[in-house]
Amino acid sequence: MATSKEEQQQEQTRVDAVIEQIKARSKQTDDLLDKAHRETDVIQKNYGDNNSVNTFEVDDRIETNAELQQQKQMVERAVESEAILKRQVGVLKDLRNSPYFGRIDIQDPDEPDAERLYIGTASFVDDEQNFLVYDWRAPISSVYYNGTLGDVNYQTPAGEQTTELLKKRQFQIEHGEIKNMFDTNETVGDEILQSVLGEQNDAYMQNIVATIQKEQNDIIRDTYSDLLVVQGVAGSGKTSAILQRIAFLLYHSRASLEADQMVLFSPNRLFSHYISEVLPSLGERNMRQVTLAEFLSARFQGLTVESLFERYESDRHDPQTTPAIRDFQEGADFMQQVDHYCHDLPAEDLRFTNIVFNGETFFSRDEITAIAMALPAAMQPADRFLSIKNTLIKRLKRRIDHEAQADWVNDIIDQLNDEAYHDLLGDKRRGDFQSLDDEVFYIGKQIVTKRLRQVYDAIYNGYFLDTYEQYNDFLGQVDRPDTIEPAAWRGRMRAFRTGIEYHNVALIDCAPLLLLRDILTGSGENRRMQYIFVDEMQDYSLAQLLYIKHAFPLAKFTLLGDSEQALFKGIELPKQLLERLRDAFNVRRANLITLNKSYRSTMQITNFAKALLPDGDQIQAFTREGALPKVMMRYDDEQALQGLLTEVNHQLTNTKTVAVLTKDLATSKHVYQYLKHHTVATLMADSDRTMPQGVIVMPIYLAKGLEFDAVIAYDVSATAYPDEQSVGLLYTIASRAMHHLTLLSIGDVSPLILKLDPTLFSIEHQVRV
Ligand SMILES: Nc1ncnc2c1ncn2[C@@H]1O[C@H](COP(=O)(O)OP(=O)(O)OP(=O)(O)O)[C@@H](O)[C@H]1O
Repeated sequence: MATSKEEQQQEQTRVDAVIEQIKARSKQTDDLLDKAHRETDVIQKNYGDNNSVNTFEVDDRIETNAELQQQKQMVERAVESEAILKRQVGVLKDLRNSPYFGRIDIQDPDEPDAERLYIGTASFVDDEQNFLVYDWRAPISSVYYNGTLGDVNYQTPAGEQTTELLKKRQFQIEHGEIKNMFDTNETVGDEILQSVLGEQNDAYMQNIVATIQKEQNDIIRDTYSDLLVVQGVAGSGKTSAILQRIAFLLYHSRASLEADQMVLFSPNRLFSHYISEVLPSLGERNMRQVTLAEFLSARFQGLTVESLFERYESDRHDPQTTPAIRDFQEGADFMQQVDHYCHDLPAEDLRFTNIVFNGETFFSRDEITAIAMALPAAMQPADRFLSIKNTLIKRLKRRIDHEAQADWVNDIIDQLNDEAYHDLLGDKRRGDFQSLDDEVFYIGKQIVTKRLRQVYDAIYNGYFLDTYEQYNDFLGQVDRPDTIEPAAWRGRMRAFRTGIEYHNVALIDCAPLLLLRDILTGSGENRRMQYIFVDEMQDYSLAQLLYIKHAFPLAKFTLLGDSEQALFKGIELPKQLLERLRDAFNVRRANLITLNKSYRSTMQITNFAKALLPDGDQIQAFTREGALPKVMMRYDDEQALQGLLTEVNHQLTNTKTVAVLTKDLATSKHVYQYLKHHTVATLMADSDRTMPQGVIVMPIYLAKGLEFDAVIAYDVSATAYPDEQSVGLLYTIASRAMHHLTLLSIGDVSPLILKLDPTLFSIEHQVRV
């Protein structure tokens, strides 16, 4: 509902007054920051000077160490306080531009007067401790997002509260001026949302704090569930909601939660960059981000891990596994079998390997097996492994003691100069020893220990267990479903072994192999992480999700995805998925939230995209008008490329970025080869972290989670998208477009488009001569 001029004037007067106070606070904070910066400089300089003191004299060195530790902590504290002030300066700068976006008038049951509260990206309290602006994450602010006028409830740390919501007002304030202002009964009225969405562009994702919708708010403020699953259609704000959720959780658990105790699994590196500004714009630090490929590679040092994209590309020409094998190996049962195998494995079946030093066996496999077999059979695998390690380290120490008196060691000691001798003494002083013999023995041990470091590391890192051999043994005895032919399984096992010989591991083996290694060696768990978020979860196998759960045993999980955008496998209903996950994750508090409204694209684009889906009816388009998607028909490759260039140039007159999306890398390369001779274009690669403006070409899997002003789908012919199998691909491409969508077909258009209601798109035919 529009508001009167007079009301607008009154609100503007308040905006001006608040901004004045913010400006005064900004000035004070700037001064504090300057001061803090000077202090950090001094401390850092001091630290630098001390750090380079001559540490030759042993006694000096010990003292210097303690002093340096203290100074290092001082530097860290100074840097941290400066960082906090810097963040405050940033927050105040944003508030100066737009101090708030909402107002609620509430009447508490036991208060005589109604209260008027303003809500913004951060709190602002005046010198008399009056809240001029409430943080959007404060308990009372949830009324703004959730409630319609009348009695409303909201959660506080002290329990549920009730109040009466009398008025809800939205503002769009820019550069201190109220641009728009509405009273509304809805969550956030369409007027403001339309204006925000119409202006969006694709360089960086924006925060949505001013226009969060009710269902999105449920995701953001859920502090109850151990497993929160969000099934949301393309463009429904899943990613936006996770980022807001992270900001909310950081606020909610400020005392016990740090940004680096949350990990977001993102679909690709471009995406990581694209969303990198959202949390800083809310005054928060970014969480950790990792792609699945990065996560797995870090755990398989020395092996090349197949990426999802590589598998997708190779599957198109030469599938490495049958669907039955894939279903089996990627499921929960397979992971459970790994678990049982590890827990039931008798010591004599552990696949140990010799620890070799200088080409000779230092500890033999038989010796290690004998150690394992002497342990109680009922021991947990991780305890058993630790015991073996400890025994080996004890034996290593004994050998060091023995070796310390060998002639070769004495020869080295005789030739040591003073400096080297002092270095070997380390923290000890000469007077610490009872006799010179003791001192020489000590030095000898130091020399041998250094020499045998490799052996120690091998024991410490558990290299004496050949986990690949062990996994191969597991594969050999696993209980397989009848759908898998014995010959196919033998082929699979052979492929695993050959891969390892060449230092490669297939994606399908990663999760079970890591689980096996972790259980048998008691490693791999990170108990510090409190929250894990997985975006585009439809691209993860259940086995992978279970491994992630195993790796972060104390974390709460938020999994977000869209089963319709499954590029790499079939579609599954959200309810079924939740049940499967709940069982597999073994959690009590699981929650499913479904988002059906799509905000990214114009109504015309969303209507086109949803019609591609067999069950797209549930998707609601947001009413933002634009042109109909255009299908361009061309009849040979050359004409198609020329048509593409014309369209690219046409789109560039409207927008800054045009994305040419293809189904695979080969087509992207082909298109790029042509375009680069006629315009400035960039071919995006898996390793890219940033995206230039202009024309960008990429296969759809690299565009996951991203959005573009204009999208041109290159070659939507019947050859490229022949049947229902390709629906996910085509839908994902179409739903990347915010404002303009063009689909170019070489020859007959895909039956998936042909069957659509012709009013959903326009058609441009090539004139045939
Ligand atoms: N409440 C909102 N207010 C303003 N903009 C919104 C809102 N919700 C979503 N959007 C916008 O809609 C677009 C799509 O959001 P987002 O990328 O979070 O969706 P998604 O569900 O993760 O999409 P996909 O699955 O297709 O990758 C973004 O531009 C986002 O800023």
